[in-house]
Amino acid sequence: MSVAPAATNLRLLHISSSAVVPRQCPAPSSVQLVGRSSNSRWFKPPLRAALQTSLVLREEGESGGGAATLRELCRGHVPDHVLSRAEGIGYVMPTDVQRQALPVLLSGRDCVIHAQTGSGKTLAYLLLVFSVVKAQRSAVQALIVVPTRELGMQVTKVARMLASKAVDNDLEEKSSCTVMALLDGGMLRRHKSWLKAEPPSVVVATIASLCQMLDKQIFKLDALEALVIDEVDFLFNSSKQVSSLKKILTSYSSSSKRQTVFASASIPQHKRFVYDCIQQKWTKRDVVHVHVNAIKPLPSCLQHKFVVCTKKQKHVVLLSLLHSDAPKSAIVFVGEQSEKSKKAGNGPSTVLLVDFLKTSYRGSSDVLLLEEDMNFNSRAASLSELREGEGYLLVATDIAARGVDLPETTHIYNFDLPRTAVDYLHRAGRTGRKPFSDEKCNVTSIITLEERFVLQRYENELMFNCEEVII
Ligand SMILES: Nc1ncnc2c1ncn2[C@@H]1O[C@H](COP(=O)(O)OP(=O)(O)OP(=O)(O)O)[C@@H](O)[C@H]1O
Repeated sequence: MSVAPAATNLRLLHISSSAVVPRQCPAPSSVQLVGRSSNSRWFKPPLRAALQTSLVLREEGESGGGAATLRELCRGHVPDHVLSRAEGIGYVMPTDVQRQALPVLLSGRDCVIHAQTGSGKTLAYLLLVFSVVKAQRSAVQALIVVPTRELGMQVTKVARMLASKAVDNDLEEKSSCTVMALLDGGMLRRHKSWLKAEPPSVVVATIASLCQMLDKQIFKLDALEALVIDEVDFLFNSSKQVSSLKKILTSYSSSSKRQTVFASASIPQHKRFVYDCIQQKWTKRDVVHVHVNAIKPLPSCLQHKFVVCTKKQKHVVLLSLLHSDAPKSAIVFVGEQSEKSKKAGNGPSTVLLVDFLKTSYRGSSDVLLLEEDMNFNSRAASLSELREGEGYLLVATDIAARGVDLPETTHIYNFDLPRTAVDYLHRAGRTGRKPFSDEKCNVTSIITLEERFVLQRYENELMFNCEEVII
């Protein structure tokens, strides 16, 4: 099957035994069939067989970009009022991942959406969700699973914005989809009565709260049309959540009766992951792995720097960087407090750093804190202050590193180096979140001499270069 020459350098690396590109949807304008993957010989027969039933759509290099608008991509699938709401928010042209993933998603295929941070994966799967749910059906038809309450609140807000209808009569009001946030720390009692009385069309949930409801059969997933697992690698990596996640994928609902979508900016050993999806029946056999910018896991607008100093000098070095950069909005990531420091009776390093900045930092931004140890209301208050305020200086642990969307953030500071390259990718990805902007954004790590080789390892793994800053 040959298709238009690639406007994008998109290469189809594995061909499915059933069809090269989902029949029900026009091939993405830039799909270029290159035949069976040359690297399938790397895999032992069972893995090779499994992979050959899946599709990998991969965009290598800058895309020429099709001219189709989001409305044109979604026509006939997504309700008109949802597309009008999206255009009203400013979502007119699709980002690369939306241009590549939507034809696959809207064809009904299971999909692994693998694309850079800040590239618009959320809108891609929400448009799929609104293409399958029917407001008139009184049942949960779409479930979006997220790792944190903060990300859940953010996804719910966008979903409700897209779902809301311009009400010109009562009938209209009743027919718009309802979206429920079932998140850790929420009032589950209130949710129970809501779920029983009039089940919402869409549920956005964290795993613990969701399983609490499913175990008690407060609601079921029999009518599920779409299951989305956002930040999928994080959830599979979490020892506390992975068994519940697998129950959701295989016992509370079946991949044969629903469309399954996984999304993340990082899917380590993604070929192995797709193989496991098929073998474990988390998805159907013809799952499509949409991998955008496979060669550049980090957004190209990011500029990476580092400063070498001793641990004792870190606070002063950060202050000096803040005064010289004068960031409008910045996030300072701090590592978790060590057990040794806790045993020594020291206060949390986050709180100590906030106190230091409040007394020493001369910038205009408020200094705010976001970390796991805070109660949910304080965490929500911090986030809403961030979104309303002019500029901000947020001190946070890695709870703010996954999915949280603060597009005005221009500077990221690693006060403590992240533990893994994946953590580096997600922390850095809290900036550079304006898909069509060329604005350069900064990621600066404050490291000791002994940590230089660790940062070098991250540079090699994520293919970026870090420039030393001499203070
Ligand atoms: N088509 C679009 N046009 C303009 N802006 C968009 C479009 N799609 C998404 N955005 C904006 O891009 C930003 C990033 O989107 P989103 O949070 O979905 O990224 P993501 O890929 O999920 O990132 P992460 O991997 O960090 O979760 C958001 O501020 C969103 O409003």
